[in-house]
Amino acid sequence: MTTADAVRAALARVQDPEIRRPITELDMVPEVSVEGSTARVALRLTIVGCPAADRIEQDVRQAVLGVPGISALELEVGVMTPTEREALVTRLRGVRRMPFGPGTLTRVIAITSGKGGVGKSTVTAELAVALAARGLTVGLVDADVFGFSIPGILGIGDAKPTQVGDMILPPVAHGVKVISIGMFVDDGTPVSWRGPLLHRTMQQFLSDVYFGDLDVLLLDLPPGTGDVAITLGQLLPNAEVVVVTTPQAAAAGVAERSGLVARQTGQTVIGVVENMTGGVFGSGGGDEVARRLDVPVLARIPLSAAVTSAGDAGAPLVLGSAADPAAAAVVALADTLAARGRGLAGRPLL
Ligand SMILES: Nc1ncnc2c1ncn2[C@@H]1O[C@H](COP(=O)(O)OP(=O)(O)OP(=O)(O)O)[C@@H](O)[C@H]1O
Repeated sequence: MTTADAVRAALARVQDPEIRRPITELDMVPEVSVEGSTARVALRLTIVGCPAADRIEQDVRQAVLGVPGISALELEVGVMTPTEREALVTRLRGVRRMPFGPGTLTRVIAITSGKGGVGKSTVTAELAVALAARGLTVGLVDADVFGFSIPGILGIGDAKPTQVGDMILPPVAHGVKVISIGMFVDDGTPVSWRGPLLHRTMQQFLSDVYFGDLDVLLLDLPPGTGDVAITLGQLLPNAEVVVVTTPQAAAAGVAERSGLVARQTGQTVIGVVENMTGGVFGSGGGDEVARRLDVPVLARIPLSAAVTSAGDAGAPLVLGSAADPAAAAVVALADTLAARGRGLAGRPLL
């Protein structure tokens, strides 16, 4: 390693105290050279009158003069051009911390199903409202890009998010902060986006939408094991996953697969919800999926005409008709999930 390399390595240990990243990664050090025992370093501060300037300068001096063979430092301090600053901001935005990724204090629960029409979105929306009614701060991401039905079920079908700068403020329905692709398409037609666009959209939903501090973030995934499930698996390996299925045994195989995909990404499948229990089309589906995934059945939500009318009216059943057996089952599910507490993610369940 040359002495100049050693100086660069020393500078890489100096952090910008505000941005909290090494100054070398922030393009703040455009030039380093060594002549004899004198180091020459150019330092570009992000803004004129940078409040951290003195501190950075001091840290740079200490780091450089600590390099063996260096006894003097010629430091040229300047300020980034607007173009350089813009490039830096863009780059920082790209690496902005995912607030709901590993290490988050928010419980992230993804709701998935093997196939469409099992009532996954309805269960997710009702569950979100039930959790909020318990006093929890709840966010809901409608990631079901092909059938974004959450806004309708929650009665905010026409709501549009407010944009402040590059921050998106989610509409609130019945105490739940909601964001949905449906809020970004005009004609309501199903979205036929492919992988990369979906990936970016999901990333944006999780980083640019300002949810604030949440106790629980629910995600309504599209049915099956497609791009969105895989993307969210990568972005949120810490998520817990609940698989919704109907009582029909025939649905068990596909429901199991969506649970297995989640597990492959490191997510923890915490249980199964059997929806539309008590109908004429069979029984045992929930138990079968739970057995295959080796997780408990967390709830059985009965088939109830009131569920459909509540969804159609945009008025959650758990608020309007709490005595309805389906509403009671959702409230019990909220209790069960809340009682499990945080910190199950990553831990194998017995
Ligand atoms: N427990 C229930 N009893 C009666 N009807 C129900 C029940 N759960 C859901 N439904 C109804 O079933 C239909 C499908 O529900 P929903 O849209 O939630 O399904 P989904 O699994 O999210 O479908 P997709 O993933 O295709 O959007 C809706 O009309 C909904 O009102």
